[in-house]
Amino acid sequence: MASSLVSSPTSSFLKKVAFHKCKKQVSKKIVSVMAPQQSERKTYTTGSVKTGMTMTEKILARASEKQQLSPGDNAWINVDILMTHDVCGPGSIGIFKKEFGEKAKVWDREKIVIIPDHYIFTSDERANRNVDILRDFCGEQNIKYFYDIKDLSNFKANPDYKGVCHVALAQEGHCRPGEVLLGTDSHTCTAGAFGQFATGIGNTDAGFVLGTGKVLLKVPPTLRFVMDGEMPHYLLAKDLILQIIGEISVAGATYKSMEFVGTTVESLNMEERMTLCNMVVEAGGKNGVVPADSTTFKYLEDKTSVLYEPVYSDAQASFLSEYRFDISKLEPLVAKPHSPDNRALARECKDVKIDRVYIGSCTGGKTEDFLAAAKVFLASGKKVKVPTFLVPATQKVWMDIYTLPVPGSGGKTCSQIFEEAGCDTPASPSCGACLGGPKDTYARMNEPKVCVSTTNRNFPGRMGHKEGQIYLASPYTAAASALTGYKDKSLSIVPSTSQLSIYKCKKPISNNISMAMVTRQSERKPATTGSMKSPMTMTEKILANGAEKAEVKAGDNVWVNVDVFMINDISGPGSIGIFRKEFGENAKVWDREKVVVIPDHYIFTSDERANRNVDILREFSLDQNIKYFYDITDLSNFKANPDYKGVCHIALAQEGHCRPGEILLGTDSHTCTAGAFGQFATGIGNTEAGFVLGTGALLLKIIGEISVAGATYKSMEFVGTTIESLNMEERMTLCNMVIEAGGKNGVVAADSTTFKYLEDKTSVPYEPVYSDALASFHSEFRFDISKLEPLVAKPHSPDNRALARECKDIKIDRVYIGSCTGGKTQDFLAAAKLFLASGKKVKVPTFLVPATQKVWVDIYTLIVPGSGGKTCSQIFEEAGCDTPASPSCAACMGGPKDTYARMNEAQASFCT
Ligand SMILES: CC(C)[C@H](C(=O)O)[C@@H](O)C(=O)O
Repeated sequence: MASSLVSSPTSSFLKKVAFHKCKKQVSKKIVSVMAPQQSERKTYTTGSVKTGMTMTEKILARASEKQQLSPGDNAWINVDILMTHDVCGPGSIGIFKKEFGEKAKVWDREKIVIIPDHYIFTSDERANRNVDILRDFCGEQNIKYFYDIKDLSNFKANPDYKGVCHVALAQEGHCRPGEVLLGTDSHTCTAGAFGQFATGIGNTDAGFVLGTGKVLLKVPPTLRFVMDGEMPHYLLAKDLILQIIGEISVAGATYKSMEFVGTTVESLNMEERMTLCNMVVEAGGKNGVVPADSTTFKYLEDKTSVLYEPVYSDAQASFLSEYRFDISKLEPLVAKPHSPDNRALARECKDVKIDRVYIGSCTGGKTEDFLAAAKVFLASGKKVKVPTFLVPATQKVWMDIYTLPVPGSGGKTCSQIFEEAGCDTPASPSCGACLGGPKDTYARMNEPKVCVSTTNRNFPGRMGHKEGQIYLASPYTAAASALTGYKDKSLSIVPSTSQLSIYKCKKPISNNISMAMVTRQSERKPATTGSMKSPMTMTEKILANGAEKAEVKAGDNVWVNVDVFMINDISGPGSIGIFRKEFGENAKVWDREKVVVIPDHYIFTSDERANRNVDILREFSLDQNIKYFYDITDLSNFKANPDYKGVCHIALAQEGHCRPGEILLGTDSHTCTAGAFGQFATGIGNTEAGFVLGTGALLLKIIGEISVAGATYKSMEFVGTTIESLNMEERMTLCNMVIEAGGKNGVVAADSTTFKYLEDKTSVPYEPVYSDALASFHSEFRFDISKLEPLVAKPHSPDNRALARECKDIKIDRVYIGSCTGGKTQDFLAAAKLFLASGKKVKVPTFLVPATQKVWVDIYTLIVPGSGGKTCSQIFEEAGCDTPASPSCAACMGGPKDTYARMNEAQASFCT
């Protein structure tokens, strides 16, 4: 029977069932421009075929003379180009001399590029001295590419001088597809625009590279950003990267490669691709990369005679995550003070009073950036209302500003248009005030001003004054901001959009960047330690207590004492086997009162191996005199088994084994469910389980930043008024699925709801712990739940999120309500309320599998509120659902062939 659950039935289902109706008008999309994140791709199977690799993996494999490299591998990489500048060059040279000797020669004088660019047009003696050190070194080493500056009073008198290193590297042909380019600057990632591996390194590494041409690198996993759709004429690459950073946060890509693909990316010119890659470091990215194509080859034509060989990601390459964007829906963005991920729509900032505009830097001081700004000024015909500083990145950009005619201007150059608009005269090319610089740096923010800037960072003090406020924006937005009319002496960042045709949005656009995700806070800095004990998160505190230590910090490995240890029929026999092998056939478990044995997975089946597993648990529990063994002996009638519970995670809670502040481990990944009680709860493997059975202790790495998928090896702490309003079972649902994001554990602070739930369930004294106010969190995500709509995760991944109503055309064959996630009493009450409100019959087989005996009993006895005394079971019967089954994990994970409600045919099912 194939019917469409969410189609016409469901639209009407949403309309007619008042109970389920969304109160407010909500945005049409989950994320207006972010298409659903694709599921993590599974690693391509190795075998006789070579494993698929991403571009980054391939470039590094080739540079390390290896056939194959995977994320996490460490490899010695042969470097094609090493770049250094006036800020880090002297330090790197110092290390090179110290390690290789005063007279040592660099590994290859033609592969080192030295570019003074940061603190150039200043009378600061130490800054000038740095350039002298570079000069001495280049002379001594006969470095082929040294872009020197001698006469600081007139940059034009220095034919060798270029300006901002990242732009100069490209213009001088040092960026080539497939190569490895390293630089002592975090924005070295810019060169990824050329389809190469480019990243910033520290002075110590650079000193080593100077001597050897090699570096030891860990291969990063790759995040893939697919950007499709025609780019609206008011957008620039800066908006794309601000969107991405806003979405994934400043830590979102830590030690990851960011690969940019899609039709939008293909349509970008080289400078725009450079903008995209330039800011990957602002998301923590190791490198950014755009596949080389005809645009790349054309750009390179007159720039290099070095042969290069582009590489591309294999079709079977494994990406950590894939993000898809429909760029046609994007609006101009800014990053508000004081973090590059503090994303907002430009027009949301219309009441921000600004004092100045800055167009420059490796991010926004390229020829295309000035052309973009000039187009806005030209279209407006007006004058800027605030000082507008223009700092070309390089001499070439400066020259372009003075010579290239701006399209549609009747032959005017940028410089003419800027003059007519009342901007400051373009300054000498350098990094300028992007990073503050010495006091006399042109356009440095020496007072606390508010600046709209095309640069890359907006941390406090970045452009000079620590109270300055920097709004990062595209050259369009920056120029438009400069023109915006004063209103009560205030200046809005974005002009009334009708003012500038270039800036006008063609289509109606959604109001929100993200519907439910209102902001994503920047990574919090670790609180300073001192004589004080370090502030800790809940998880850290629980583990510190468990390890009998005053404090622990992320990354520490500590032995923790386990409070409760749970095994079930799937992994219990394996764990028992290991325990016996390691501790001896006659060994006793460390504490018979702390081990909880719960058969729950494959119970109501005639499968012999499944039944045998339960027998093993029974023999073991008897032999060890395990206090909490929830046995099932009569498989034909679960009610005849008073000890039997059902799904372990729910049983653990119902039987009072979940207690605030404790450490609960289990041989099941959903053991994290118990985090709902404000405890540390996580799943472990059989080997560790065997060890825990024998010792009650486990070596754990304190949750820290270990990269990989969304929350891999991270603790997920849930707080906020919405969470406080949830009952215990709902909190359990929340914690239950942290493992689906790769989380190590989930945790909800214990409160009166927790204590009340526990009242009649345990007499064990427990001591809740809470995160310190100053605890350091890896990231903080904020949600306005009032804006959320019902969601589903479509096949075949729990992160394949969609609005339920977006699936209205999906034909479904069945519905399944059950499991440790959605088979609790509250889950059945919720379903019953819906059936009750509708009064209709189900259109597809609807299977109900209570998690435990207690849930089963609740279904048959608890009165559904507002039903005039009906139980869930009555309502389910009236709605035509299947009779509630025996409690167990059942078909949640398939199970033996005869498992109730197992999907034995290819069907589409909605499951809880
Ligand atoms: C000076 C240099 C080390 C620094 C960097 O690496 O990023 C600078 O270029 C910056 O933009 O902050």
